[in-house]
Amino acid sequence: MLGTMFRQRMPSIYDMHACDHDALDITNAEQVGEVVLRLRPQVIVNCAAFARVDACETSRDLAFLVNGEGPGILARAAREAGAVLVHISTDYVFDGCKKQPYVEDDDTAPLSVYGLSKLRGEQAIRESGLERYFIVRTSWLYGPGGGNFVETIIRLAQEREELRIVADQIGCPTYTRDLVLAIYRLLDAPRRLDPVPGKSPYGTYHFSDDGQCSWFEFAEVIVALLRQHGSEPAVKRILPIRTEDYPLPAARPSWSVLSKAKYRQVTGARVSHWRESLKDYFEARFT
Ligand SMILES: NC(=O)C1=CN([C@@H]2O[C@H](COP(=O)(O)OP(=O)(O)OC[C@H]3O[C@@H](n4cnc5c(N)ncnc54)[C@H](OP(=O)(O)O)[C@@H]3O)[C@@H](O)[C@H]2O)C=CC1
Ligand SMILES: Cc1cn([C@H]2C[C@H](O)[C@@H](COP(=O)(O)OP(=O)(O)O[C@H]3O[C@@H](C)C(=O)[C@@H](O)[C@H]3O)O2)c(=O)[nH]c1=O
Repeated sequence: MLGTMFRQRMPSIYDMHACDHDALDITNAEQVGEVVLRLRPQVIVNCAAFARVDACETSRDLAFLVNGEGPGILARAAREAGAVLVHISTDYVFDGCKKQPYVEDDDTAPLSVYGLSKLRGEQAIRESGLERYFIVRTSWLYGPGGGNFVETIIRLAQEREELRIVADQIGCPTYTRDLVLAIYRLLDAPRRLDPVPGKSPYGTYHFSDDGQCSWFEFAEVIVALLRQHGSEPAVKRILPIRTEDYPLPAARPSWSVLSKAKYRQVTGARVSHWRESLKDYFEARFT
């Protein structure tokens, strides 16, 4: 999903080479070395992951290989090539107990194999000896080109009269368009900040859209927008439920809003509210 948006939105000042899974397996060090040698990139953006949260519980080894080891392989290749690495991580590295926006230095405590494997990936990058990296933790992504909660709700609203959605998990949705733009702004930051002693812009950042909501509120707004765009979905009721009433293999944090203070400070950029961005997504999707 995120890779699709990079193809669509990365500014044309970048001469971009997109590699899909067939062209580049991030767990294959030899292949990664060959591709990096051939393309000689200045920046490597890793959108690859095993991101099916529940499937990670049963395919643990694959999760740790792709999400845990792959980023380390890319980081070592980036170090050898003198490239910057951008890596995407997740709010699911937190346990959700804080109930205040999480900052980059907060203690991590993943509740799921997915969250733990993504944390291992972050650690592999930090331990690789690569200095110029951005690890960008984000949350609740949606956009074109892949499965996500917005598309699931659009489908279910057309199939069912009643939706039951958890109302006790709070986070923040993020349109992939906004994340791509945020990454572009972070990549631009070194040009402005590098000469300031002791102010390296590289490191870990949090980025999501602004505001917060539960999955239930998110679903309500999705269905309202669906109606505004002329659809007459089958759904008549959306019921708020508790997490224990919707049992899944992987535990999710009950609170995972990310603080954007560091991102705002370094880039000076405004962050769109999730409601605004969701409207933009519907405009783009239905027109
Ligand atoms: N989706 C979300 O809500 C969130 C996602 N993230 C992170 O954002 C990033 C992008 O997520 P998203 O776009 O949703 O993920 P998707 O699942 O949509 O895409 C992941 C891509 O990675 C590919 N892939 C899997 N294994 C490998 C491998 N070994 N080598 C190369 N490619 C591989 C997949 O290919 P194939 O299908 O062929 O296996 C797929 O194309 C991930 O790092 C994810 O952890 C963070 C927060 C929220
Ligand atoms: C479809 C559906 C989901 N839910 C709940 C289940 C879950 O608690 C919550 C979210 O559902 P999903 O399983 O679609 O979302 P999930 O896969 O947990 O989404 C996560 O993906 C990974 C990749 C991330 O990194 C996270 O930031 C986050 O976006 O909504 C309902 O309550 N009712 C429903 O009908």
